[in-house]
Amino acid sequence: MSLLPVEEARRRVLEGAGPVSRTESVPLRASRGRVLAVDLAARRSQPGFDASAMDGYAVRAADAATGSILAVLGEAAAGHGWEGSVGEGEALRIFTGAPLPAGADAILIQEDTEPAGEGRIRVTESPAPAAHIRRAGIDFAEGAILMRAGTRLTSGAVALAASGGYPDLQVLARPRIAILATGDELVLPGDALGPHQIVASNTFGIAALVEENGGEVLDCGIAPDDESAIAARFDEAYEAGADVFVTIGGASVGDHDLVGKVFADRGVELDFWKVAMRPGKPFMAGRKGAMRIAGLPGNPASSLVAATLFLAPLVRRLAGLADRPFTREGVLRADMPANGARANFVRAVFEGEDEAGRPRLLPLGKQDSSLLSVYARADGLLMRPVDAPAAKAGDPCLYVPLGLDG
Ligand SMILES: Nc1nc2c(c(=O)[nH]1)N[C@H]1C(S)=C(S)[C@@H](COP(=O)(O)OP(=O)(O)OC[C@H]3O[C@@H](n4cnc5c(N)ncnc54)[C@H](O)[C@@H]3O)O[C@H]1N2
Ligand code: MOO
Repeated sequence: MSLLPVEEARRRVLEGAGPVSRTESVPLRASRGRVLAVDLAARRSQPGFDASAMDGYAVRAADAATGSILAVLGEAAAGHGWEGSVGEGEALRIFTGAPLPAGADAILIQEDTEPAGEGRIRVTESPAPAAHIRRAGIDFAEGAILMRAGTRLTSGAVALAASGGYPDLQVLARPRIAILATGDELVLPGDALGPHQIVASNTFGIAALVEENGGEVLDCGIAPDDESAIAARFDEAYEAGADVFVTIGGASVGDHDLVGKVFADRGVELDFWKVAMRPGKPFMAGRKGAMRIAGLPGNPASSLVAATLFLAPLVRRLAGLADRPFTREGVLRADMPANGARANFVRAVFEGEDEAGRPRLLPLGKQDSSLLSVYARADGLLMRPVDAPAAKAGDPCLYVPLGLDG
């Protein structure tokens, strides 16, 4: 089977992938970063009454010419209105957020007054008509659509929902991503290692990536290199309604690489296997019914690179999150040799920026796909396209960010 170009593989993985149809209610405090499932109509108006925007006096503007003397009737503070009415030559002491009393039509700020004795004030600067009044509903009126379905809940959006009177919000459910590690050699971190065993580290990196991109992990654990064991976990994930079934390892051509065989046996429609990239070549994608399949290679860097390029954007789509640009612009910090027939995703660190603010990418020394110590240090994957000619330090390049806020 020929190797699929990376861009084509991404396009095919994302084809037809949209937000999951399940929704759930979450308390407002747990809603940050979630995606609204419904249009949100305000349950109240904000403010619910005409209010003062400043500390000062509620007055009738017509009576408050510079030099006028006004009799102060009483006081209104936020949360404590004043029931009477402001008449000719009268003022009410008022504080920011208090309701405007009847009769008054402007706020005279206290800086524009001076005491005139016996509970009276003198106006030193007359207020403009309707000065410093926040009208009822100026932020939003009851019934107004505050946010549309599909809005990602930022801190501002959470505050707006609170102000609109919502203690809970209906949001899209997180897509369920089942993750199965395969291999006789694998044990969980902290467990006793037999001879020739290693830790199943990939599961944890892939799970973190899934969660970073809005997914929920169904941990299917570790299956030995045994077709029926892998098939049993596949069936469990399918029956549990996983949106994506992710396998780690067993994706290559060895006698013990059984994932492809299990998929075929289980009626998975394989879309493609093997991408023209390094690391991560033996990535496979397909689907069975509504469940998508992502078969990641076992080598740690291969697994994480393939998941970053294909699984993360798929999870974002299913979660209703906006696509991220695949690559960003940087500049080379070192000369690079010509590249061959597979796009090369070189683990690199940032070393300063050029005048345009683009990061300078310095390739890390060792690029073997088993090296997590190198992968974890990398700020980005410097992309060397198929058949790219040699390049010089200072030349522009493209990279895939690896940081948490990338
Ligand atoms: N004759 C060929 N051999 C290989 C080819 C090839 O084209 N022809 N491709 C190589 C490439 S490229 C990769 S990448 C690997 C991928 O192989 P698999 O996906 O089958 O992975 P495994 O063989 O199961 O494991 C490879 C390596 O990774 C370790 N591993 C597996 N799972 C985990 C895990 N969950 N956490 C940490 N490490 C894991 C495993 O122990 C192996 O060392 O195939 C090449 N071979
Ligand atoms: O493509 Mo493999 O993923 O080079 O190590």
